[in-house]
Amino acid sequence: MYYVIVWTPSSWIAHISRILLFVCKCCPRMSLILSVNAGSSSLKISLYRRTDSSDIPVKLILTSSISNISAPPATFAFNGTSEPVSETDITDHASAFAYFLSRLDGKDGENRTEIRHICHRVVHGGDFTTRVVIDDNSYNRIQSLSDLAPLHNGAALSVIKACIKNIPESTSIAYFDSAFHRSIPPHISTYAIDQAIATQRGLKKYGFHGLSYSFILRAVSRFLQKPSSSLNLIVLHLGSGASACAIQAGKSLDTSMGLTPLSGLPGATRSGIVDPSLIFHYTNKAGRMTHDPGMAINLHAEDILNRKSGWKSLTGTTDFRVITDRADLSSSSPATSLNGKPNPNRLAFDIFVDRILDYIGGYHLKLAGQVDALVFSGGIGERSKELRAVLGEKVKCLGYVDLDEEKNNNLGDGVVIDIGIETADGKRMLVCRTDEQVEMARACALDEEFWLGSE
Ligand SMILES: Nc1ncnc2c1ncn2[C@@H]1O[C@H](COP(=O)(O)OP(=O)(O)O)[C@@H](O)[C@H]1O
Ligand SMILES: CC(=O)OP(=O)(O)O
Ligand SMILES: [Mg+2]
Repeated sequence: MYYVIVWTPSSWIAHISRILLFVCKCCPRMSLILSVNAGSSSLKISLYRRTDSSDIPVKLILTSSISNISAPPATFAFNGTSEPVSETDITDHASAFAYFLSRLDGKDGENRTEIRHICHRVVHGGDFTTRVVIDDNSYNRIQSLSDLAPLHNGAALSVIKACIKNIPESTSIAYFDSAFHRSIPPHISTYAIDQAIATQRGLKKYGFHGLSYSFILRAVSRFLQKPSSSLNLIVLHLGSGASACAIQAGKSLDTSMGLTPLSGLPGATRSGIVDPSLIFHYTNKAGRMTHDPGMAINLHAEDILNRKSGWKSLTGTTDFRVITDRADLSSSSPATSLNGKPNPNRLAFDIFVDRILDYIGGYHLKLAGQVDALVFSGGIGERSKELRAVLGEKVKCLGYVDLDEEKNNNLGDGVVIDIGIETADGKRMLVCRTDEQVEMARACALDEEFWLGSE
């Protein structure tokens, strides 16, 4: 019996490229790390080269961000320069990533085959307490958590899928937002419900934005020259999704998001915390599931509170800068009017202030007043001098320093910026330009397991 091996040009090419990829994997030159951050309305991507320094383990090569994915048209930026995109080019996170890849290939010298590891921000990790390499098992576990992070996990998985298909020589690794909060003690993470059901179904507070909090903790520790293990902070991550975190001795003590990223503060399209009974009064079809495309998707409770609420429902825009510009903050009356009608932008702004104060006040007590700094971060926290000014005034009664108007208005460069007027004993007010991508890349670069054989 004879076997005839036919070397068609395409199988030959495939074979050679497989050998090349193997050589690449063992090659020290293949040291690029791609970090992908699938937020609810954005996709932020950064490319790094691993360095030999444990202090600065990665060097940024390029960065890209796609915003307004959930409120088209999206905006695409590559290395800080915005480029117009048509509404049909980017419709979701997968098409946003495809758009990025097409631009990456056009860039001189950097080729996707040099990417060794791809770090993916996955918001809900359930019981995962540390990063995990993507394989069938971990992919399925992340997928099974998608209902608990409806704006996030599915989007992240669509990008993971695209990476496996389009950058097959690299390893995809999931880094979880929820992992930072594993230190939250049971009396804070437990809901007062039947514990048999809670345990069986994993119904507890998980908390999110953990990659951001972890970055901020290290950055503030360096800035204040205090070990992170001795730092107590109240951190506000205010973006499309917004949350607060109480950090005690360098660990998450409490955070405002819960079982899902819906709880806590309102966001671009999210209601934040409401009376749990509200939904049954809002619609009598609250229990309908969305999975069947033929069903009334708009009426599903998750959909109403996650996608049809928040700033969008109150003001018609998800852009907090626009809301601030229209809020008429110079008027002292909260019920200030716009064309004779109550100003919905001012209402949205005041709601945000009110809910944030709930958490600052609560966390101040939980930390027994021992707070090193209040930290603003996220797209809104880093850019809204107006929100910082209002909050700064309100928290003065808790012993925070006065806000320095000039510093607050012009942050200048730097990762951490002190916006308070320094006093001997006042609690500090800081802004931190958070970076979830570098947080993942750094962890990946320092993880020896991922670089065996490359020294
Ligand atoms: N100057 C500004 N003032 C207030 N809000 C701003 C400003 N610039 C950007 N933002 C808001 O930041 C939010 C996006 O934050 P970001 O953290 O980047 O979002 P994501 O959650 O998608 O990662 C948007 O609501 C945007 O309107
Ligand atoms: C957890 C969360 O809400 O993330 P984002 O703000 O990126 O949507
Ligand atoms: Mg974000």
